[in-house]
Amino acid sequence: MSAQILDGKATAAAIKSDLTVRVAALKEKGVTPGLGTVLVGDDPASQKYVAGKHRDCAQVGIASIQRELPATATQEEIEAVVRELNEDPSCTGYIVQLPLPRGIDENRVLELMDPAKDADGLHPTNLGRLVLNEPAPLPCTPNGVISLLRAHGVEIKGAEVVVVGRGVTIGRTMPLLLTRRSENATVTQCHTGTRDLSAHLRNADIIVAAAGVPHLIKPEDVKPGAAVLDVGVSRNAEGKILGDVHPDVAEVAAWISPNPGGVGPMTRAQLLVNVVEAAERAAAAL
Ligand SMILES: Nc1nc2c(c(=O)[nH]1)N[C@@H](CN(C=O)c1ccc(C(=O)N[C@@H](CCC(=O)O)C(=O)O)cc1)CN2
Repeated sequence: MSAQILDGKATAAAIKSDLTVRVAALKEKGVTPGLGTVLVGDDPASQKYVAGKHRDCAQVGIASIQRELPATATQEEIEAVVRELNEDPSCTGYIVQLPLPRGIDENRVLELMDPAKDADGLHPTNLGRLVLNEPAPLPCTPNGVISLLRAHGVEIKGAEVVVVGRGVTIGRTMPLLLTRRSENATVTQCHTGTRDLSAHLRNADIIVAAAGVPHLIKPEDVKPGAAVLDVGVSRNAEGKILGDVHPDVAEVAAWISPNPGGVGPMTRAQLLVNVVEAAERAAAAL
């Protein structure tokens, strides 16, 4: 058996095609959505992700606002850019690309953002709204995982889902999205303190692997017929991506997301969804 592909590139392309129509409608009403990005330092992966976000913006007609600071930027300098984007009327929503350089208090930067312009759904107010089941921009990677499963008809309702990892961009919020009534999954969150990871994995209908440990998930850990989403990104000496999922898992799973080409493009597409939804709210208030 070889798993079917959860094709993030194709699914993201379909989402972007829908957004192109919505952006055109907004422009007719005199509203041009604008995505801002704050990139600090010269991490090649972060540079690539931010460049991808602006390429996507160009494709759907969203304006791009790019702010770049050197790796030596101080907390105050970064916060000044955040304040500037909070005030900039051309910026509908923005993100601060994570991680920030060592020594910078990431939480303080995120808390300074205007929650109404938080395109990542990572501001404490928006995370609180998510917990309270109130409308909020949803964190992009977890929302991308759910869209990818839905687009391929993978049953989430009632599924036993194991999320591996507890980082802020996915692990922390993935269970919150999966346990909403609209998804109704049962979730087990595993992390470095989990005693017997394999035992949990073998019971899972869906595995979301976001540990950042190359090839952590082995074929013998996976229940035949499971859906496996590879979100982890490590790189070898040549810069090639190594996911959290061993390639041989494809022989056991029914569904697998490639990496690259799976959850990454979905993360970017969901970011644009958050920006367009914020612009639609603004247009409705005109
Ligand atoms: N502010 C944020 N920072 C980070 C987030 C986030 O959601 N918000 N998530 C990750 C990185 N990330 C988004 O910024 C991201 C990761 C991967 C991709 C992507 O398109 N990947 C491509 C491969 C690109 C490559 O070759 O390296 C793919 O999977 O096909 C986009 C965005 C951490 N930071």
